[in-house]
Amino acid sequence: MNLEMQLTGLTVIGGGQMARALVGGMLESGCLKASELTIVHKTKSTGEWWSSKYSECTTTTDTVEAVAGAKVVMLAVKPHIIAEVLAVKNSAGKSADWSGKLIVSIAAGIGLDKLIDGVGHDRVVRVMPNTPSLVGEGASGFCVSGGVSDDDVQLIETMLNSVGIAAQVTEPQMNGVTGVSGSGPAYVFLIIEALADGGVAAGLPRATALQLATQTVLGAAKMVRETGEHPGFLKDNVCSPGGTTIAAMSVLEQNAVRGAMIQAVQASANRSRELA
Ligand SMILES: NC(=O)C1=CN([C@@H]2O[C@H](COP(=O)(O)OP(=O)(O)OC[C@H]3O[C@@H](n4cnc5c(N)ncnc54)[C@H](OP(=O)(O)O)[C@@H]3O)[C@@H](O)[C@H]2O)C=CC1
Ligand SMILES: O=C(O)[C@@H]1CCC=N1
Repeated sequence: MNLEMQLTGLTVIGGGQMARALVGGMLESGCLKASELTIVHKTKSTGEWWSSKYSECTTTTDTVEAVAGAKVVMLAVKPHIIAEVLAVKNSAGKSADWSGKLIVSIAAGIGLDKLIDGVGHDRVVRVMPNTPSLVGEGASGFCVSGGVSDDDVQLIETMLNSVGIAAQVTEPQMNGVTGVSGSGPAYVFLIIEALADGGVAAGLPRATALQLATQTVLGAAKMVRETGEHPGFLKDNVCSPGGTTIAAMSVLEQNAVRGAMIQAVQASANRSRELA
């Protein structure tokens, strides 16, 4: 990692699951040093989790001060908390000063317009990351508002590429990104769990079934990525005439697994629209 591309002065508001995956992955990749990171938490145990895992990071409950010291502020709270965070005041009644900061929100469904209203400027980016960022295999989409410079876009791409891949999209397309890759890891975890259950039903020990199921999903994904072949073509290669796989495919089609997946992506994208 080129140290010139290192991120300095990052404040993350919200230290939950997604922050742990995304920021944890950035720290692992070397894109961010823990000494450059401030985590704003609400609950004591969350602050303790960060300081015990990354001893050089700063943890605080003072959002106003943490924003003041930042170059980049990431909003990593639940969507319904965003308005409260943007309007935060400290005990002396002072509001957070968001001016001059690059604002990066990972909250599902919260539009650029709401973020711009809240921070009072348009140097604002929306990112939809996913939890495999923690292991360097994230897939993120992002969109930007008018005040975001080319350098800012480069910084965002450096951050996101350090934990996987990133695609710049239009704001309406963020709902589709949420449906496919933001929520997607949950669908795949469900498939791995179900594959393993099937293995147990067929008499395999649980640990063996889970190991085989996990490696099968990983291997199949890698084949699609590395061969560049259409997944339908790769599927056909597994299906021997009159064989075992085509018997299984018939059951999947009878149970409308393909349609269920399409509808699941649409449901997530629709929910993302609703959250706005
Ligand atoms: N989980 C996922 O796979 C993905 C999530 N997202 C988005 O990421 C965001 C966070 O989701 P996720 O990490 O799953 O949720 P979590 O509930 O795990 O984390 C949210 C965190 O927000 C913190 N928080 C709440 N209020 C405040 C406050 N006033 N100041 C500071 N921190 C506060 C909580 O802190 P504390 O623990 O200190 O109480 C909590 O840890 C959401 O907007 C979601 O849409 C996007 C893509 C994928
Ligand atoms: O379920 C959610 O709302 C968040 C956003 C995408 C993944 N998790």
